[in-house]
Amino acid sequence: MGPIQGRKARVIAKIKGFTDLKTESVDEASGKWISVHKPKGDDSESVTVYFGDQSTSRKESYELDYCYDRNEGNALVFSREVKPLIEDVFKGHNATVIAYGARGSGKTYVIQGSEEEPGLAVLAMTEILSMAEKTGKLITISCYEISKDHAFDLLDPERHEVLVWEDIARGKIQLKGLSQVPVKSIQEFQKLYLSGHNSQKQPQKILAEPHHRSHKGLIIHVFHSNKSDALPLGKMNFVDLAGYEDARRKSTDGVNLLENNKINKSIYALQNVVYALNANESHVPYRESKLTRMLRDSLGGTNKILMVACLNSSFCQDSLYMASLASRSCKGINRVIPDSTKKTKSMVRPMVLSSYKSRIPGSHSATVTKQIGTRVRFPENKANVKASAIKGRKLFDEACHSTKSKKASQEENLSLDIVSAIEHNIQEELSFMQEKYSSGILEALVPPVEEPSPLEAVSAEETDVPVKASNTQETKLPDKVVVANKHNHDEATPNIDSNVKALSFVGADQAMDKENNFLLVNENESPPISARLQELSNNLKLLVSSTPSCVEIPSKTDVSLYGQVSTEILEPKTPEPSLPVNDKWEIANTNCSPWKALSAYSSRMKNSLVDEYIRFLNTASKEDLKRLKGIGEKRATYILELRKESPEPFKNLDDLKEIGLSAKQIKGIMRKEIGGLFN
Ligand SMILES: Nc1ncnc2c1ncn2[C@@H]1O[C@H](COP(=O)(O)OP(=O)(O)OP(=O)(O)O)[C@@H](O)[C@H]1O
Repeated sequence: MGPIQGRKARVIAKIKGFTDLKTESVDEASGKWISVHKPKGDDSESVTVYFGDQSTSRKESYELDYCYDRNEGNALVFSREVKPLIEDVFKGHNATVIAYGARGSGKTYVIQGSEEEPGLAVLAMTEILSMAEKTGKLITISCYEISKDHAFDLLDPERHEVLVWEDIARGKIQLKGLSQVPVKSIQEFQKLYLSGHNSQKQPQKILAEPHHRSHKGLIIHVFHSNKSDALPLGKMNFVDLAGYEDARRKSTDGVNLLENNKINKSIYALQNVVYALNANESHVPYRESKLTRMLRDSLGGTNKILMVACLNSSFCQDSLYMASLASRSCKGINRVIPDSTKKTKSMVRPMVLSSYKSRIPGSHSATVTKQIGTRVRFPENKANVKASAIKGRKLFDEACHSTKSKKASQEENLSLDIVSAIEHNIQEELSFMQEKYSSGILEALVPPVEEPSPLEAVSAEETDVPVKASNTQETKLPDKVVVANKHNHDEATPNIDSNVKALSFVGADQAMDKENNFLLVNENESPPISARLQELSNNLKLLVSSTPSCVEIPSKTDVSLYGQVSTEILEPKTPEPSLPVNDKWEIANTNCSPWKALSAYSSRMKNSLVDEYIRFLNTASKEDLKRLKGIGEKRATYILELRKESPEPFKNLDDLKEIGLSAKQIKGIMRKEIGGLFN
C-alpha cells in the first residue's frame, strides 16, 4: 500500500488496542465512541473515522487513507504498510515512519512494541537485517531524542547535542555529533534501541525519565557494503513523537507548559510539512522545527513517508484533534472532494501561521482545521477571542491570497468556519500567554519592542526555503570507521561506548570544528558595517549631487548603453542587476544617458549594500546585530544559533524570512537602513 498517486505521504491511523477493559466499557456505556467506516473493506482507498459523544451530541468524522482497528496488530500494519517501504530503501530511497497522537495513545507500542508484540521498528529491523545478510549490506543505527527543540544523541552515554547542518544547495543534511553504530543481529539492535526490557514485559522507553517528554527517533542506515568508505544506499527513519496534549488543560508549571508547547508546535510543524508535500506546494516549511530539519532529506522527492496517527480507543478530545490534523495532511491533489455538504475534515483548509510565530516560545505555528458547521466554543475571554478571531480572519485572508487560484473559490465559502477553527488555536495561545503572564515568565517570552509581535509577523508572503527534493544521504561512513566485529565486540552485550567511539567521525568532525571556530563570534572584530554603509552613503550622495536634476530622455534612435539601437522610449525602471558596469568611473566614461548611468549606479549601490548587510548577518557579534533595525535580542540570538548550524545561513535578503521577517518587513528594514544614512 502506498500513498495516493501524486502524494508523498500516506496517512493512516491506528486505534489503540483495548488495554483496560473496565475503562473502555465505561466509556462505551457513557456514550463515547470511535468507529471506522471502510467502504471497500481492506481495499478501501480511504476510510472515515467517526468520533461520537452522546452526552454532548457531538459527532465528528475524518477521512484518512486507512485506519487499523483495535484488534489489528503491529504485524498486520507492518506487512501492509512498512514492508514495501523497506524494499524502496534497498533501492536507494529513504523512508520515514512517524507515530503521533495524544498522550498514551499507543505511539511507543506501535513503534517499539512489547516483547509479545514487536513494534514496527523492530519488525522492520528484522527484515532489514535479513535482506542485508542476503545482499551483503552493512547496517548501522543512530538514535536521538528531541527535547525542547534540541536534539541529543541517545547512543552517546553523555547525550551530546546533535546539530543539524544544512547544505541546501546540495540537498544534504549532516547530523553533526550523531553516532552510528553497526548492528548485525536483532538482539544487538534491541539492546541498543530498547535499552532492555522491564519485568512487566513492557518496552522500556529510551531515556525513560519521569516527567520528561520528547520525540524519539531511530535512523537505520543501509550501506552498500562493509567497506568503510561506502556511500549509504538508503535510510529508514522511525519517529515516536511525544504525545499531544491541549495546552489549556494541563499546565501546572512554566517548565511543563513550555515543554508541552514546544511539543505541540513541532507536531504542527511536521503536519505542515506533510501537508505541503502532499499538496505539492512549492514551499515546504522544513525549518519550523528541529525534527523537520533533521528529517529534511528523507522527506520529499521520491522518498516515502508513512504517518501513523495513534488514536485512543474511545472518544478523547486530543485524539480527535490529532485525527483532524491527520485528515488535513492526508488531503492531496488527487483526493476528490465529492460533496460540499458532506461533513468531513478533508474538506477544510488549513491555516498556517508564520515560521517566526512558531519560534516564539508559547506560540503555535498552528495548522488548524475545522469541520463545516461545527463551532468550537471558548467561553472565557470573549473579547480577546473576538479580537483574535478578527486577526485570525485577517491572517486567513492574507494566507488565502498566497494560495493557488484553483483553491480560492472553494475556500471562500469556508471562511466563517475557519474563524472558529482559528479561535481554537488563538485561544490556546491566549491561555498559554495568560498562564505565562501570571507565572511571571511572560516577560522573557515577549519579543523586544522593536520587533513586530508574533501575530504581526504573520504574513502570507512568509515562505520557507524552496524544497530541494533529494535522495542524497546525510553523510557517508567515516574514513576511519572501525566496524565492530566478533573479536573485539561482545555481540550479546554491545559496548555502546566503544562502538560509538569507533564510529566517531574523525575527519568530518575536525572539518566541522574548524568551520565552527571560523564562525566563532569575535566581539571585537565584527565587520564595521557602519563605516561601510557610511562610505556607500557618501558615494551615493556624491552621485546624486553630480547628477543633472533634469534627465534628458533620449530619442528613439539613441544608441543605448550596449551600443544597440534603442527602440523604446526610456522609462525610469529598475535596471537589470547584470548590468556590465564595474564602477562609477566606468559609468561616467561610458557613452550613456545620465539616467541610465544613475540607474546603473544605484543598482550597484543597492547590491553592495545588500551584500554588506548579508555579510554582516553572517559574521557580526550579537551586540552588533542588535544595532540593526528590526533585530532585537531574540532575533540576534536566533541568528547566532543558525550560524552554529550552517556556515553561512544568510545568502540573500530572502533568507531573513528564516528569522521571522516577512518580505514586507525586510523591505522596510532596508529602507530604514538607507534612510538612516541620510540623517
Ligand atoms: N495495542 C495495544 N495493546 C495493548 N496495550 C497497548 C496497546 N497500545 C498501547 N498499549 C499500552 O498502553 C500504554 C500506553 O501506550 P504507549 O506508551 O505506547 O503510549 P504513548 O502514546 O507512546 O504514550 P506517551 O504519549 O506517554 O508517549 C502502555 O502501557 C502500552 O503498553
